[in-house]
Amino acid sequence: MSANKRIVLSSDHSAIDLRQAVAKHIAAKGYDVEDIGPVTTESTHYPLHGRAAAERVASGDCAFGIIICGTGQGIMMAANKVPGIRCGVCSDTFSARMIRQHNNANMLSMGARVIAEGLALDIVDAFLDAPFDGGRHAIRVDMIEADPA
Ligand SMILES: O=C(CO)[C@H](O)[C@H](O)COP(=O)(O)O
Repeated sequence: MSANKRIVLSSDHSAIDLRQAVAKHIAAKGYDVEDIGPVTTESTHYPLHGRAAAERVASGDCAFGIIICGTGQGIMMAANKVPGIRCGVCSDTFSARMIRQHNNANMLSMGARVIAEGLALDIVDAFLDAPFDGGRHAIRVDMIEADPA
């Protein structure tokens, strides 16, 4: 974990409860939580929330971002449009660990309509606790970052 322990959270309307559970969980682990909402279950548009969180990470103000929509897919797609963001959707702890160790992911996406809260919190732990392995993986991550598309 870097010295920056600030983590941005966002979601769409489908994931308010899970996002709040994640906020409580990571605050208890000692992270500085920046929860940028939304706060109500009124229908909203996940691209707005994925981009907003991604911009907080891309700016360097937040070390990591955790974003949640119904499937985790749409909000992940929106986040990955922001240069410098590497976000993966995870529904298992192995993948959550590997997107840190091999892909140096700086954002985690989850689906509130896909996984239950207990698993989601384990996935968050796996993501936040795993360091980037570097080495051959750094070459590949650099290739992703060098690709202008
Ligand atoms: O999973 C999502 C995007 O990938 C959204 O949460 C989902 O599409 C929202 O659907 P609805 O407006 O029917 O609640």
